[in-house]
Formats: sequence, C-alpha cells, structure tokens
Amino acid sequence: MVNSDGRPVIGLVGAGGISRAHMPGLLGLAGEICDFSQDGAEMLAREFSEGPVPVTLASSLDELLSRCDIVDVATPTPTHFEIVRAALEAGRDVICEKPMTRTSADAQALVDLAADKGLHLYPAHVVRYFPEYAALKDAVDAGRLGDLAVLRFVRSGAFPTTPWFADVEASGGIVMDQMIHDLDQARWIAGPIARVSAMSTRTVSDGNPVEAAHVILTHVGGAVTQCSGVWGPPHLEFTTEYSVAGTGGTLAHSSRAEKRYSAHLNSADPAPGAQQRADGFLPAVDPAEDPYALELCDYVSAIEGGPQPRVSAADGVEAVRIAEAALESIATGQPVELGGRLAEEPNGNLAAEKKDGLR
Ligand SMILES: NC(=O)C1=CN([C@@H]2O[C@H](COP(=O)(O)OP(=O)(O)OC[C@H]3O[C@@H](n4cnc5c(N)ncnc54)[C@H](OP(=O)(O)O)[C@@H]3O)[C@@H](O)[C@H]2O)C=CC1
Ligand SMILES: O=C1CO[C@H](CO)[C@@H](O)[C@@H]1O
Repeated sequence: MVNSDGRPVIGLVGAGGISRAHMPGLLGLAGEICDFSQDGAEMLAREFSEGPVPVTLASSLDELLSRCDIVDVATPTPTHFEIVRAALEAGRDVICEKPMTRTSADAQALVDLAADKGLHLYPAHVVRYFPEYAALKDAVDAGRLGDLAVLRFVRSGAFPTTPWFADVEASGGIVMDQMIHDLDQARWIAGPIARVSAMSTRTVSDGNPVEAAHVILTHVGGAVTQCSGVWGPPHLEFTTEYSVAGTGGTLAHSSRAEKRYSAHLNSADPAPGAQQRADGFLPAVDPAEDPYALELCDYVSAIEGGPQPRVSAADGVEAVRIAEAALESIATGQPVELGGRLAEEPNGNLAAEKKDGLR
C-alpha cells in the first residue's frame, strides 16, 4: 500500500488530544494518513488537510486495517488491547500509545502475538525522546554521574477533562496514565526495579477533582527513585522536573527553569508565556525537536528495516507491570516486591528479530 514515493499508508485510530500531537510527525512519514475514530475523525482530517499528504477517513476499524501498512493506536487506554490485537491479527505493524494496555498480562499477550506473527509492536513512551531526558540517559550511560544513588521525577498538569481518565478502572488513574512516563524513565535510567511502595490521594476542590501520588522505587542496583505526579486544578500548567544524584555528580531539569517567575493561580490572566509553553494536558514542545515526531520516525524506521528503536515492546510491558505494582501498594499499604527478575527478557525485540529473519 506504499505510495509512489515509497511512503507507507499509516492508519491512525483516534482523533483526540494525542492524535493531534502525532499528526505533524505522521505527516512527515506517511504517503497517506487514514483516520478512524468514533466521532472526531472528520474534524481532525479537516484540520490537517492543507498539506500534500492526504488525510482520509475510514468508516470502521476493519476498513482502516485493510487500507494501511502501519497502525498508530491513539485511543483511550481500555480500548488498546482489542484494537492492537485486531491490527496484529490483520498482519499490521503497530505503534500504540502508553500505557500499552491496562494490565501487564494483556500487554504480554500482545507482545507474544506480535512475536508469533513476526510483526513490530512499539509502545509510545515519548518521554525517552524529550531532549532533557535523552540528555540524562546519555550522561548516565557515559558514566558522568558515577553510580546512581537517588533519583526524583515530578510531573504535574491539570486533571484531564475527557471523562474516561477519571475512571480508575479504565485509565488506571494518575499512576498508570501519567506517572507511567516517569516509572519508565526510572527503569530506563537506573535499571531494573526490585521493590515498589506507593501512596495516592484524590480529592475534589471547588468541583474540580485533584489526584496525586508518590511512588518509591528501589532499583536492583541499589539506587532509590521517587516519582511524584499531580493531576491538579484546571489552571495548572503542565510541568516536569527531575533531579538525579550519583557518586560523580548531579543533573537536574525543571521545565519552569527558563521562566523568570512562575505563577499558577486560578485567574483569567495566566503567567506570561504560559500558553506558548504548555497547556494543562501536554508538555511544551519545541517544533524543531518535536519528540512525538522523533519517536514516530524511530518506530517507522525500525518497521522499514532500520535499527531497533529506543523503546521496545518489553519496555511497554515492564512499565505497566511497575505501575500495577504501585497500584497494588496503594491498595494494600504494603511494598510490593518485583523480585529483581524483571522483564529484561528479549520479548520486546523478538518480533523485530523474527521479522528480520523472514526478510
Ligand atoms: N504520550 C503522551 O504524552 C500522551 C499519551 N496519551 C495516551 O493516548 C491515549 C489517548 O489519549 P487522548 O488522545 O488524550 O484521549 P482522548 O479521549 O482525547 O481521545 C481519544 C480518541 O479516541 C477515539 N476513540 C475512542 N474509542 C475508540 C474506539 N473504540 N475506536 C476508535 N476510536 C476511538 C475518540 O473518539 P471521538 O472521535 O469520539 O472523539 C477520540 O478521538 C491514552 O492511552 C492516553 O493515555 C494521552 C495524552 C498524552
Ligand atoms: O503525558 C501525558 C499528559 O497527560 C496526560 C493525562 O495524564 C497523559 O495521558 C499523557 O501521557
């Protein structure tokens, strides 16, 4: 189905917030983008119809799967399992938004199916492509921080307004939906995790829900990570922070840092520059190094025979498994042992390896 330039037809499932963040990257990679969603696909197609790449509509998932080479799943979390399974059954390589599925058992089942079919499956852990996090990874891998001792990750934004996010059964709440980015960072930067302790709170203020969580991870290598997440009131700008200390030094990032002052008040007059930087739901992105475009390019290149991308399917399973452990710890009040065995198994790479073997 590739077009005359050899560019693939990419099927986008979904037309919500993250679909719009994917569109610039998809437009740079695809010969055609075919979108399917419940209601919003037409509006999304209209918004992005100016350029040379046709944005077309499918009237069902089956139609989309029959018309595309690669599927990009950007629907609510509880729909990921069935949509990804259908795409793999139809023989399509798949990119899927995080969390890969709501449970690690479902995520592992998809990894196994992809491996059986010799197909690629990539979970969209986009924070690995944000420059400040990629720089941290490079510094740690180069040994510039020495042996890691303590890591702290913080992520704050407005409580998401689309109703399914508020349903913990559906979304997994702040830990599975939002903090999963930093749980993945912690494992990527400081290695496998042996123990997870967590606590969370949800309250309502002036009719607005607010949810927050702290998760402590003990890494197999001995380092300790604290992840904190906030889904706050509607005026809260999206911000991120980390600070990492090792025997060789420290590294820190704050998305607020370049601002001379920051105010997050419930007022009609937001902090200067805030709207250009980030809304309450997604972080600010420099279009010159758009991490959503970088991740999509990495995955599509791998699907087309390039090197393994920065994220594997096994990474997606493991992120969900750590988030599940945190939810269990919140429910029981006890730490959860992950046993140090962790999924440092090559499952995520199997699909690609198998496929390469078939070429
Ligand atoms: N990596 C990141 O930084 C981010 C990741 N995410 C993740 O992306 C996913 C989607 O989030 P987001 O875009 O914010 O969600 P939204 O609720 O804004 O959008 C979801 C879209 O999926 C469509 N949809 C729902 N069910 C189906 C279905 N069964 N088949 C086809 N389309 C369907 C909706 O349809 P309709 O046309 O009716 O609107 C809507 O267009 C979630 O898993 C979330 O965790 C979200 C934000 C950022
Ligand atoms: O990074 C993100 C922004 O916030 C959203 C709401 O929690 C998340 O789904 C998303 O992954």
